[in-house]
Amino acid sequence: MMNDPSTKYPAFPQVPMTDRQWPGNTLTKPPIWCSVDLRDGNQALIEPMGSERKLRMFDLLVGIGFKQIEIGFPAASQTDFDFVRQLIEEGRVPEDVTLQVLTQARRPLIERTFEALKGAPSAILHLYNSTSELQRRVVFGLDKAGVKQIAVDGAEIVAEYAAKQTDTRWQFEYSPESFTGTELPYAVEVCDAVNEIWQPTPENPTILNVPATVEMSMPNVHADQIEWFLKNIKNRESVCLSLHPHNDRGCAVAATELGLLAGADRVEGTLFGNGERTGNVDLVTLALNLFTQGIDPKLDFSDIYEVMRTVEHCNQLPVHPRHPYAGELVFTAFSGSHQDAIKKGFSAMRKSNSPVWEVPYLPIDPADVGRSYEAVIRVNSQSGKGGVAFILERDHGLELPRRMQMEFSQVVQGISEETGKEVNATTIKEAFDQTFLNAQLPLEFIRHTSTQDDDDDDSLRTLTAIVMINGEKHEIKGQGNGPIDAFVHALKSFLDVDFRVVDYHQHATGAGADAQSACYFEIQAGKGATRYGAALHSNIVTASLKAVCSAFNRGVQDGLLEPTYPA
Ligand SMILES: CC(=O)SCCNC(=O)CCNC(=O)[C@H](O)C(C)(C)COP(=O)(O)OP(=O)(O)OC[C@H]1O[C@@H](n2cnc3c(N)ncnc32)[C@H](O)[C@@H]1OP(=O)(O)O
Ligand SMILES: CC(C)C(=O)C(=O)O
Ligand SMILES: [Mg+2]
Repeated sequence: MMNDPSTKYPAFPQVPMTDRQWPGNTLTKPPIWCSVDLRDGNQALIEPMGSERKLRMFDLLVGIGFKQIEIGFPAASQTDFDFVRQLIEEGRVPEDVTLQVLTQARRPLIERTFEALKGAPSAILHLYNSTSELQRRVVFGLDKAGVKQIAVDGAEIVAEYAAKQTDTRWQFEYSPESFTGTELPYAVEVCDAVNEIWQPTPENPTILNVPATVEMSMPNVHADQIEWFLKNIKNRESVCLSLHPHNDRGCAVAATELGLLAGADRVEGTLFGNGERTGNVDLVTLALNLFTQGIDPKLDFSDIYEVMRTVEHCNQLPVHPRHPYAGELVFTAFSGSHQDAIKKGFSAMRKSNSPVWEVPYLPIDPADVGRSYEAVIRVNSQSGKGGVAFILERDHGLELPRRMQMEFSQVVQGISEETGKEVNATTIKEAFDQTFLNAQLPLEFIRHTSTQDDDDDDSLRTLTAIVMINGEKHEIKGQGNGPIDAFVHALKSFLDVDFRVVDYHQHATGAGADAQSACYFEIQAGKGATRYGAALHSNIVTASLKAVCSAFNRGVQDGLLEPTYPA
């Protein structure tokens, strides 16, 4: 039994607003993206990245299309410092990409940070200090004025060093760290004070980054905080409002989306949400959420596996198999009704001319993220006819009639229950062959020797066929209104057994010299149960007669038909 939380965890207060606009807004364009994988993500790793992994991550981020990349905290360690130098000195930063670095608001650290950036054509200098009531009290032991002074001093030092390093195009960023625990009027006051020093312009705005250093409330409250902040900050037109959500409550993506509705311009986050504790907001999910709402996110995740593999290598952390859009299992349906619906969805998409993606249970076309359809349907004991039929059709071009799908799915279900495992495509085809194509006892079709119009009746034909019955060759003869009907009559009279054909389907498989006819017959024993049979052959009549034999044998094997064999 858990303790009563009501005293220990007071509810987060609402933002006093009555005229909030964000609920009525819509997202129409992507934000400015900034990856902080190499800083916030890196500082949270069990084993932070060395130079090789940092370079791989950097190249990946550039390849995806990030134009702003926070590459480290150069004053914190020689590794971080050297990495900044390496990128600059080796000319590894594309012209349209801006490096961003983080520093505390302390002179020696700021000085070292500027030193690291020497020679960079452009850079974002990111200054932070914590402003929340808790951190003021517990960490800094300072009042509001004291903490604001840290920010102001830091901003002045930054401006001072930037003025000396004029060959770099600077943009400044300030974060009131722990913004979500900061009184909103005070957060605005500190940010205004920083901007008093930096004097931003609409052409070169200050990035005000308001982090959910710890996610403390529901996403709607976060959105209120953003809207309130933007309504009250001075010179809004000279501010680029940036979000930096963490995921402590598991709502970082939602908080970011609502924050964007509330007017934010920019988002800092990481690939797959690596970062302190439960991570930073996941930029992959955010970008692909936009994509699936028809908005080009301007980030390229068309090869999501490659992105995932590289990130797993760099972070030495796995991406969860159910991670949105990317995980190993997200384009896989195990359960029967899902498989059935997906199969029907694909089929409807093929027939339709509409470009609109409409496949049940698949919010994105796997191909858009470089995933194939292969993993879409997998079959286990929870699967139904849809999944089995999908695999037979996709991999072998076999379009089973609906009732036959039901019949055969029982066979596959049996295999799955017996083995307790997933049944793969090869096993499904083997089971199909075993059940239908190889069902050759007691009756095996060899060939039909002749069909001829009956002289007495225009509509009747006579067919002679050679069959093996329990391993012995026999010639049988029958009459009917076509070769199949004649063959059925021949069997019925030769083996003294009662059955009739109740369903018949045929289609072509393969093309050219490999083309075959696939035939499916359902026969009914007397007035009783039915069984399907199937056969493949280059000749459509042969395929049909073999399929009749297949259904007949299954009826005999299951005790539905009791033939009288020739002595
Ligand atoms: C939410 C975030 O992700 S913030 C970024 C966090 N990232 C990191 O910390 C990784 C890199 N940092 C480091 O390696 C170290 O903190 C260093 C090298 C930068 C500095 O190390 P230290 O000098 O030992 O300082 P440390 O970070 O422990 O803080 C010491 C002092 O700085 C103060 N301080 C902390 N943050 C800031 C800040 N942003 N601005 C100004 N002062 C600060 C603290 O209050 C403390 O003051 P005190 O000594 O008077 O009590
Ligand atoms: C340094 C700041 C932006 C940060 O990482 C945070 O508050 O989470
Ligand atoms: Mg952070």
